[in-house]
Amino acid sequence: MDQQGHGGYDDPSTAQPMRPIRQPLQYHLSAPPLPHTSNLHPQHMAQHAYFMSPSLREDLFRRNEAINVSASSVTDLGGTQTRPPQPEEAHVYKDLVALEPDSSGPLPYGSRGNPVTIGGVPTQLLPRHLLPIGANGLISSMGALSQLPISSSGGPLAPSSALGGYPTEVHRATCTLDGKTYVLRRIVGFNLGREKERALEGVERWRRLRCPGVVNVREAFTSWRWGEASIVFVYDFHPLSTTLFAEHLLPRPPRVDPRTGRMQTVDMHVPERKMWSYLCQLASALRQIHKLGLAARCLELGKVLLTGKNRVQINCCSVLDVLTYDPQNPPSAESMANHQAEDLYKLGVLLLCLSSLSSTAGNNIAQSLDNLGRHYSKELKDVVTWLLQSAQEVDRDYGTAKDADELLRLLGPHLADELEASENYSDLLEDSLSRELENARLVRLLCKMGFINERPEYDHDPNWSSTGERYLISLFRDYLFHSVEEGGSGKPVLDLSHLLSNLNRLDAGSEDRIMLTSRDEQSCLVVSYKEIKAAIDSAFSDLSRHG
Ligand SMILES: Nc1ncnc2c1ncn2[C@@H]1O[C@H](COP(=O)(O)OP(=O)(O)OP(=O)(O)O)[C@@H](O)[C@H]1O
Repeated sequence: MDQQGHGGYDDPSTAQPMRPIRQPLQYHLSAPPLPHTSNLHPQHMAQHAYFMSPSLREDLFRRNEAINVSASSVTDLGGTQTRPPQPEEAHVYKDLVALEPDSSGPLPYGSRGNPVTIGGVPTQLLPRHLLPIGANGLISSMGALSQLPISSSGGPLAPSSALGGYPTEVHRATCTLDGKTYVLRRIVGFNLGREKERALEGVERWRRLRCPGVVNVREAFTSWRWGEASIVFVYDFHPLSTTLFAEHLLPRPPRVDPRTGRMQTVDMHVPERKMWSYLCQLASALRQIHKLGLAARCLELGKVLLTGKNRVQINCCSVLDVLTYDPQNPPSAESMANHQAEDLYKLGVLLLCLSSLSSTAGNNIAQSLDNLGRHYSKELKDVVTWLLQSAQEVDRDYGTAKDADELLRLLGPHLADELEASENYSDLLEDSLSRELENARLVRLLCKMGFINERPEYDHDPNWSSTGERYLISLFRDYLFHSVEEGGSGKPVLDLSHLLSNLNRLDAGSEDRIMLTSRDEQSCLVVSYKEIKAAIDSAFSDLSRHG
């Protein structure tokens, strides 16, 4: 089997060819972790300077893998296939893969496309009562699970409170028009009807919103592909994302303390810095949404996605606008203002839920605020109180309006912290990107040399004979790849930094000179990188002319 696990085998009991079993990438092989920077051997130093950090590499690999993982791999990993067949395509989308857990089989995959993990433990290894089926809470027993209606993807249909109580299904799918991966959110059994078709115009307005704090809405369409009336909303797919609910409210199994070797419960407390960061990001997103005359309407822990390191985005925008559309009473400026005020209130409740690690914290505001005051600063408590107050109370207490602009003014210094953190992170990413940029250049150079060297048609070309002008290219190739240790041991030199620094000097056409020795050690040439570069360029352009 190859490294990516694309190999397959036959089951001896049935002699039936089995589907290839997909193995996770062996990240440690593709990106060996380097020693700590301060201990780096000079040879590793060059390596370190040319490649992005192993953790970032692994993160990006995993995300790509989550995009590419196929429906068959999902069932393979779970063991028995329990999901009823999905429609193969819907509208212009194909290869549908359910992103929600299956009620009866092992819970295979989350949106991450990898086995769902809670606190790093694959959900297959956790008791079922600890598994999420929705943002509203945990279903605590198999009995409760079996009472829920079953979706076409085989999972229980938990009505989503954030989406007006309508049951929804979430699928990952590939668009046949642009080949990109999207998320299809199907509102099960919802018949929009002809008289409400204008509701879909609202989705067009969301399409125009480009905001880093909102999961992009692509389109919405009605469909009978699932054998019943449905409406499907299409969003950008964020591989490896999870919801704030899953991240902070799902209990995590105890972990082994590496120092004592004892099992320890995991501290779920959300640090204050993180609370401010979420608050700043969501407040800026609301400001953008409200500026466009829209309202998020679904701001709950289960509908805020954590899409990257500390990066939050509001999910499921536009759904409620369509589902609650009333042709007799179309949305007005007044109804929108109410929804916008509600967004701010819901943001306050969301913070209360995070602070008390309970999805029902909004049921007893006074007690939850009290609790928040005990664990967080007065400043944070004041902002949350502001969010939970009515517009009249804010006017009375602060003499200001209660809207998203005013909220951003309140957040002032914390927005600056957020900006700083985001700039630091973007510097870090840019640095990693520039390292890999160098590598692309070196790969091109290696490809060029690969095209030139050892071509059979050059076998009798006098230019490549030991007296010819291109002979130095093959000597240089030997110098790069086939050097052996001095002293007659014959041990091959596998020094990546030797290769990288020589290729760089070659690419730059440096005047530095090196000595190239023939394999029989009977002749040697002292040449500059500039001369070798010129020889390679000329050989390559000769080759291109004949190509
Ligand atoms: N745009 C997206 N990109 C990637 N994953 C997504 C996206 N939208 C949803 N998901 C994932 O799909 C899964 C189900 O999403 P959903 O919004 O239904 O959450 P939920 O926890 O089931 O909430 P609820 O009970 O309110 O329906 C979650 O794991 C979520 O991370």
